[in-house]
Amino acid sequence: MNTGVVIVAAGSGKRMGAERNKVWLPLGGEPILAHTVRLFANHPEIGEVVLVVSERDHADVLAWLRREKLKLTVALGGAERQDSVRSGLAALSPDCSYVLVHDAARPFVTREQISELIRRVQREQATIMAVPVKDTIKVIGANGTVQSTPARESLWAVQTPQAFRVSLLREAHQAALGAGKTGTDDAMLVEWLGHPVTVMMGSYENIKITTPDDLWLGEEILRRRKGEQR
Ligand SMILES: Nc1ccn([C@@H]2O[C@H](COP(=O)(O)OP(=O)(O)OP(=O)(O)O)[C@@H](O)[C@H]2O)c(=O)n1
Ligand SMILES: C[C@](O)(CO)[C@H](O)COP(=O)(O)O
Repeated sequence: MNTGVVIVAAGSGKRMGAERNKVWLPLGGEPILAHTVRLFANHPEIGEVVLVVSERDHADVLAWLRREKLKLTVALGGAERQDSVRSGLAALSPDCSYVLVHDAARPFVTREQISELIRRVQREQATIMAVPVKDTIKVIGANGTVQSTPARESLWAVQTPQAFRVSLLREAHQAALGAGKTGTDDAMLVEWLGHPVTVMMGSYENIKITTPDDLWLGEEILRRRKGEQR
């Protein structure tokens, strides 16, 4: 039973304020993309890697993969993250039964978490990583005032990778496309089918590098991990 990963890297990175897609920004001296791709490409339980990139980055990514001697499938992304994932799913080989969908902008997921997620998805069909929120969350209205305060006990911040049976995720993407609906993660699309999605404890270190402050936090995580390996 082959398990693949779709790594989405076709975003713009506008919240980072950088000229170029943020996945090229250096983290510990190499591009963010390098950390994320290597983790999955070297994982013994991942049978195939599909990297989804923008047209703008396509040539640079191919050149970078050649330099790194990495052989993986490259697909072209779309305007929304959901379009990029759909393109990645289409590029998976027919013998791929399970897929992990992962943001290139999350370089700190661990090998062990990937293994645990693969074990769980084979039982549960749709499993995501998440952590309980630490802050009190409020719903703020358009006029800038507080509308409500949801009970914190039931609020979790969702991460990637998110793991699915391939046929289920393809069905969810087709249904969302047909209905003209856009979700901010893949689990939402599966939830819309009425299919249960289970949750595995993630980690607070599995940050998405989104704004400049995430970059220095990322450097700190990397430095500490390197220190632990010594
Ligand atoms: N059309 C898109 C939009 C996003 N992504 C990917 O989805 C992940 C999560 O998105 P986000 O952090 O929002 O990345 P960006 O779109 O790059 O950032 P921003 O929202 O600041 O523009 C990233 O790895 C990004 O490359 C993608 O492949 N295709
Ligand atoms: C999928 C995700 O990383 C889960 O937290 C997140 O929803 C991606 O959102 P973005 O707006 O594309 O960064």
